[in-house]
Amino acid sequence: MLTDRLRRLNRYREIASLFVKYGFGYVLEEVGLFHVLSLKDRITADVKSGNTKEAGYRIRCMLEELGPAFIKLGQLLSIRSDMLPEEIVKELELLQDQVPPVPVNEIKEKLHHEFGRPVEDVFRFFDEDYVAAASIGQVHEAILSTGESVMVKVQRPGIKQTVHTDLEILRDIARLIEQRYDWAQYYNITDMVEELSESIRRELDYTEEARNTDMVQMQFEDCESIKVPVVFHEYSTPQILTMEKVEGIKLNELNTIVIENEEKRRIADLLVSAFITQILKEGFFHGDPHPGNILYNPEAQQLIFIDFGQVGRLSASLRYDSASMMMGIMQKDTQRIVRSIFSMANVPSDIDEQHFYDRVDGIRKTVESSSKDGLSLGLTVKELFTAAQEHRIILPKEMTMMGKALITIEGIISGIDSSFDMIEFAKPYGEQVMRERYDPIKMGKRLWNKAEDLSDTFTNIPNQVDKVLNQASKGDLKFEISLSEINRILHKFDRISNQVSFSLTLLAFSIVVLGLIVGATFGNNTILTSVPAIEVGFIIAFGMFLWIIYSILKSGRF
Ligand SMILES: Nc1ncnc2c1ncn2[C@@H]1O[C@H](COP(=O)(O)OP(=O)(O)OP(=O)(O)O)[C@@H](O)[C@H]1O
Repeated sequence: MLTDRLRRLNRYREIASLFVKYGFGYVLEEVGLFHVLSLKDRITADVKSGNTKEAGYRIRCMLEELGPAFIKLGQLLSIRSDMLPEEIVKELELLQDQVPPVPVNEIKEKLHHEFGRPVEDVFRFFDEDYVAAASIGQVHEAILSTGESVMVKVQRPGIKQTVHTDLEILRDIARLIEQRYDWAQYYNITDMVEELSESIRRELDYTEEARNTDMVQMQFEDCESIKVPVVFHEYSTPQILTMEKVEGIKLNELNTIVIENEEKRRIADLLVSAFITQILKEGFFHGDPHPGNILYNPEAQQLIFIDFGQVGRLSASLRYDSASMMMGIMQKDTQRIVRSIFSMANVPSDIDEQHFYDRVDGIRKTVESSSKDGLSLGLTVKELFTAAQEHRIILPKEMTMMGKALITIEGIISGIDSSFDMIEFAKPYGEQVMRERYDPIKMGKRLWNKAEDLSDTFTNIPNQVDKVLNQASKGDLKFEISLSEINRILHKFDRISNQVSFSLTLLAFSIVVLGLIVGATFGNNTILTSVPAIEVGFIIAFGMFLWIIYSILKSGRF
């Protein structure tokens, strides 16, 4: 316990001094963490810099030096171009996770510990030279006793503990920042850190990566042109991942060999169809499709995907919304694009819908007129998500991951075959998802599920109302509404009173009151059993009626 606290305190100091070293000392000062610094660090503490490019560079250096948890955090944040300035995103994309290798004897010890027997007993051959040394794992080549060539990814010793401690500290810092800054509260950065921590924790569990690899393998089991390495589960643990060794040239090294144009087109074709299938058909896609994670085997004419540490999952409705948004872009239908964004995201109640529509329309037209060699789907999606962010629309992280994956794939394609038209290629897939949505059997299923949800909600209403009234009768009823929430509610009322007539508002209130009465009657409520329910309801409704009249007169809107 004590060692845990000390470890945390030390790590706090290290993190604080790196904040200062890279010019972010003022953040520590503002959140009240300045006291953990030494006097020297305090004096060297920098002031705010208005230069985002330079700040981006400093952030990158700082994250690299802070270690794996922070590097992963930066890499995950690099897909949030909807939230962060472009210059900072560009720097985060450059984050290197090439760290010094772990000595082979430590790797062997780890394998011994995980398998419960020496490496020599597990593998016929284990190459002491590493293939890759990344922030979380180190990859070595090996041969199984059964003769298969494999790649063994071994987690760095102690990495789990380090990342765990760092994530705890990150959570504390996020909480402090949220207490201090309104914007941080608004964007709910503690939740954001929580979400990112969850992704990092998942990457630390190789069982999850093994499962993801299996899933994608199943997606393409009938497709000979696409390959995903087989996982050897009996040689894998949560910290060791043993996979079939695949042979091929990484797509970022494709220019080192001579290939015909026809073959290039085939690669582009395969890559786009694999991705569009994953996103729109399966709703399960490679979350980090950079060209180092995709290989091409010219002999087998196969495209190979590796590294499924990060994957994106789209629910059926998100798949539909994505397809609808893409179709909106392709068919120049602004209304459709706006509708699909509203459907997939969390939209603030006080949004200026017309302003957002105009912004989307502007993006659509600008992208269209500037793209002589064909529209860029990924860039348009990115611009749209940035506009959404400007309007405080919160998108699910899967959507931003999808946007980033599209841009990466388009980037790779333009390097292989610049004449390839991704939009034309994607169209039939989008149309298919849209058609499926209106398939009578699927619609019936969705309606049935909705009806089940509704019936649950209705049967729960009397109990819930009973509970609330019981609490009210005991004086235990508490309302917790934050200031920003009150503002939002007031905005919403404002919008409603602008849009619907006074009588409709009154009707809405009456329905609520009626709901209370019905709930109280069904639930044998303790307060209302002694008083005729209808009379209580009437008194409440009359009180509300007077209040509404008073408010409207006061606002001068009559
Ligand atoms: N199945 C495989 N066959 C051939 N080479 C592989 C295979 N798996 C990994 N490699 C090699 O190892 C490198 C690193 O593997 P991978 O991308 O899975 O690790 P990483 O995700 O970068 O590590 P970390 O999880 O620490 O970020 C790859 O770029 C590739 O060169």
